[in-house]
Amino acid sequence: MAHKFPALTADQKKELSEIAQRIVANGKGILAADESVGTMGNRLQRINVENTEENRRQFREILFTVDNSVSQSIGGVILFHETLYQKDSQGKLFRNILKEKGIVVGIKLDQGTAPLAGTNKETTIQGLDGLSQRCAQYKKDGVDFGKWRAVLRIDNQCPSALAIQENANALARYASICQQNGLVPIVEPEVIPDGDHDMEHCQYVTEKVLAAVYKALNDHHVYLEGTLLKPNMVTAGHACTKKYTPEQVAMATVTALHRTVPAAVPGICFLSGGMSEEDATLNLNAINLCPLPKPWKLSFSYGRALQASALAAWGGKAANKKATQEAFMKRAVANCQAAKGKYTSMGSSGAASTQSLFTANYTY
Ligand SMILES: O=P(O)(O)OC[C@@]1(O)O[C@H](CO)[C@@H](O)[C@@H]1O
Repeated sequence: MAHKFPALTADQKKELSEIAQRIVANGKGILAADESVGTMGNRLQRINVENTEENRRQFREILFTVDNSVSQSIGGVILFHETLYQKDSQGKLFRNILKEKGIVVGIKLDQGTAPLAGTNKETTIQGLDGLSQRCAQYKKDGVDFGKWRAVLRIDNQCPSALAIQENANALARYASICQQNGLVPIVEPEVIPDGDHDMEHCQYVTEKVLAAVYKALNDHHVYLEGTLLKPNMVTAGHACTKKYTPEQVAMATVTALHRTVPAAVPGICFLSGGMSEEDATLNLNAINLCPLPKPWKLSFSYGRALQASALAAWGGKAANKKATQEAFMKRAVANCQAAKGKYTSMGSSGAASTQSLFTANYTY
């Protein structure tokens, strides 16, 4: 069939693929600092800090004003709407601080889950209405990529065919709208780790979900070279009694990706999904060492696994700025090494880094 109605011009495609490649160049990954107000509240509660706009701003100021060398490890930062318009204590917009470091600014675009009636507590994601206008405004405000997280659960009759189709279609529609507005879409279909299923079952489900997502992206004429994928790693459910090594996780993960994700996709940036900081780094390292074909950059887009030690070091006190920045930088550098398959565990890297960050039945 002739390609009569191209979705994007050659210039638009060039811009999108350049943005995507910049984010994942040379082992770089993404800091997911896009926690909504509620999710940030959960993070702050763990360190007994009140969830106020000023406390959220202060923590993020500490992260974003870290030494410029962070840009060797972090290619992009995802912000929440509130943070995009916040400033540091000298009155400088966070987004300008990031851009001056050469970091690409992104924004969370989904607006949370809504129930799919008649299913076993499954959900779809809201935020498509008015999305094009929001994207256009964000582009004017210096944003170059977006993020949309869909949630799939493994349980009795889950994920259902309906949940897989509906979320794949919403992700594809979002991706198309982003690209029309010059934003690289990060496509995030997260199979969450709640449950006692084994790793093999997670692999089966992850393959089904990713296959549906790439079919939908193709149906919606999404330009894959101008996208990034943010998937879960293939792991056992959190309550599974069987334990797997990073090499086993890596083999299952790369096998699932190899079967479902086209080579045209420039980068796959994993979410950390409640793994400890150290596990997230060790698994990413093993993934990059996995002896299977890997046509994409395999990197990170971690929220909890980049910020847990930093949050613990901060504890809500400005005086802890240096320790907070050191903790953050340590994880950023470790994950950059892992994205090149060159990480060697630092052993005693602090209690916070080996602590599980999983919360059961967590609503984001
Ligand atoms: O799983 P992680 O690495 O902590 O976070 C992954 C993530 O997609 O989920 C969070 C909740 O939506 C977001 O803040 C973040 O971008």
